[in-house]
Amino acid sequence: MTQSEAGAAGREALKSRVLPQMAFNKPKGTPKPTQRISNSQSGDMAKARFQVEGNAIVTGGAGTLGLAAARALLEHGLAGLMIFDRTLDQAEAEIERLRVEYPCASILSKQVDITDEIAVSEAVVHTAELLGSVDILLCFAGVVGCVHAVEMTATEWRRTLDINTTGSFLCAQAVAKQIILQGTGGSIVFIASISGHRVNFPQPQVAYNTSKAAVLAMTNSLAAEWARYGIRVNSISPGYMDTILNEGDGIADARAIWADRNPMGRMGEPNELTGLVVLLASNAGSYMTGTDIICDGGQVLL
Ligand SMILES: NC(=O)c1ccc[n+]([C@@H]2O[C@H](COP(=O)([O-])OP(=O)(O)OC[C@H]3O[C@@H](n4cnc5c(N)ncnc54)[C@H](O)[C@@H]3O)[C@@H](O)[C@H]2O)c1
Ligand SMILES: OC[C@@H](O)C(O)[C@H](O)CO
Repeated sequence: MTQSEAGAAGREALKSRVLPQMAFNKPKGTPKPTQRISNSQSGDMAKARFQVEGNAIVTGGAGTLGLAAARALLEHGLAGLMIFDRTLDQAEAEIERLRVEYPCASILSKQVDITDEIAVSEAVVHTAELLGSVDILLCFAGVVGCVHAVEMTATEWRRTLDINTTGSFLCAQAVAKQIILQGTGGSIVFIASISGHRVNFPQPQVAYNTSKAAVLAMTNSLAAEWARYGIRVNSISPGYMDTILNEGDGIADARAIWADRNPMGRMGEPNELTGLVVLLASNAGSYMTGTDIICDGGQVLL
């Protein structure tokens, strides 16, 4: 079969995946979590609340924050992991290390550009076939660019919104379709930013800030639309984290300014987001949807 025939066959298969009738009346109520915890019960029950069940897709999983989050899900019991990233090369060694550390989990990776609607759709279906289900989506894939607004080209503007906002939407849409077909419910976590809440200083990045503010609005909208399917949709807004994203041209001076304007006096470490990821992906977050959690050492305060 040629590549284009395979693509056409894939598209036909996707079309035949008929979703249940979409009804826009008020839902009757989503299922409550199966277990309740009383104070008298042991710590094991509390631990069980933070157990991560099922399989997850992590976009941008070859990047610093995505990889740290993927590892945290595995630490908390994730059965299957699929990493989507447009470039996997630099992360191959880390992904192999995860396979050694978590031999009971299925750990897969796939080169996917999240702005490609068909590729995303097919990759999600393929992941469900390989792992048995898709239950969790973490949308870490993203880009940042520091460009003065008056110098911004339409191409640069569109690229940032295309990846950070539209790409995140396409992944969420494809995963939601899969979860609705499964009838299992699930959890979607977007990565917004403090840049979606306030203007950054000193770097000019209007496209990035706009793309992340849109992610916050998307979180609310999808949470309201998909609660009836048991799909929770939340976001995390990191402040300045010490990753390669913040090592681009002209950023060195900015890093010192960010730390100086931070009440805790420093940037965040990648692992300092992972507790939130586990909270939102596990049953511990079972009554949380449409929420954004800021994790920034108090940056937004100053
Ligand atoms: N680092 C920070 O300070 C910070 C703060 C707030 C929000 N965030 C957000 O967190 C996320 C992860 O950031 P990071 O610091 O780990 O950066 P990173 O550059 O290490 O990771 C981003 C990953 O996204 C991937 N990616 C980019 N475009 C893609 C596309 N079209 N398709 C598939 N994959 C694509 C990259 O290849 C990379 O692996 C981003 O969305 C970023 O905006 C980061
Ligand atoms: O606001 C913090 C981040 O979104 C991001 O790392 C920064 O704005 C990049 O310049």
